[in-house]
Amino acid sequence: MFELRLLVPQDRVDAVSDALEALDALSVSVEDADAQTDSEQALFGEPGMPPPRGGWNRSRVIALFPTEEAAREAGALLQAQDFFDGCQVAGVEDVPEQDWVRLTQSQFAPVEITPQFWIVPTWHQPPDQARQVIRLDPGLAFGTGTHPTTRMCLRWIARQQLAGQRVLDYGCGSGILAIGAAKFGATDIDAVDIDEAAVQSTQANALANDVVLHAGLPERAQGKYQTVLANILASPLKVLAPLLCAHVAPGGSLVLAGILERQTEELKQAYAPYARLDVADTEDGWVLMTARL
Ligand SMILES: C[S@@+](CC[C@H](N)C(=O)[O-])C[C@H]1O[C@@H](n2cnc3c(N)ncnc32)[C@H](O)[C@@H]1O
Repeated sequence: MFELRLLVPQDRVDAVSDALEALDALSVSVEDADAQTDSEQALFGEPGMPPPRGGWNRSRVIALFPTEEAAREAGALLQAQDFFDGCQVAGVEDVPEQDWVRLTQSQFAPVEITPQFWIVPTWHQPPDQARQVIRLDPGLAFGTGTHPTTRMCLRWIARQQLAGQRVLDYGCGSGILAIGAAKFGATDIDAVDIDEAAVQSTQANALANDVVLHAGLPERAQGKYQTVLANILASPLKVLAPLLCAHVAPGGSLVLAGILERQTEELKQAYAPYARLDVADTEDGWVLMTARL
């Protein structure tokens, strides 16, 4: 396989991608050409605010072709088109043959949350000491158990008595926290996300784990819950403060993650009108903050 790599300004990405597909590219992918540099710009805004940008300033468009000749020919044909003005062919590269399935699988080993509680991909056997297991394969939605924010939430869940509780997982991603809550006894669980792919992923993962929960878009969250979990990021968590706190039943718990250590004070202040947040756990520069309402 050979990759044709192009640099394309924002307003040409659709035209160039369509042309590559018409030229029989096996796949076309688009990345931020300025990622990890000072010019990187966010595409998504805060909830309720307009998005800051419709696309990246410069995209790296990568098209896969079965032969080097086909990749070079596609590059030459594109350069002759009017819409290619301002675009650039960055090169053609050989893509070595790989067993992608095996490679991906080798990167995801079982993750220990506590000595008895593990996240285990379906291609692994659970370790002997595991008493609670979430079976989860990496997919489109965030939450495989490898990120410190997810792990801290799961460790918190493993320390609770959730039997019979109504639980809300706000920003559910793969559904890993909602499934964890079910494994530790919660019986009425809503898992919501703004991303439809996350909702679908949560439903599929719940089924695979034999867990009953209700997944949906954020409007599905209704009423009060004994436990509200939200592993998002500091900025959306600040905007969501009144909404999340309003969902916590009197005496219930609010559990927030996605917060860097240096953001602890600003989160405390944002939640001060509704709840008193404390740091309950830390890992790799991230903190878990909890409050009892
Ligand atoms: C860091 S992931 C967490 C996934 C999972 N709960 C975990 O702990 O691993 C954050 C998730 O929150 C979702 N999200 C971001 N902003 C949101 C909002 N305002 N309302 C609901 N979900 C949101 C994202 O789509 C993403 O799936």
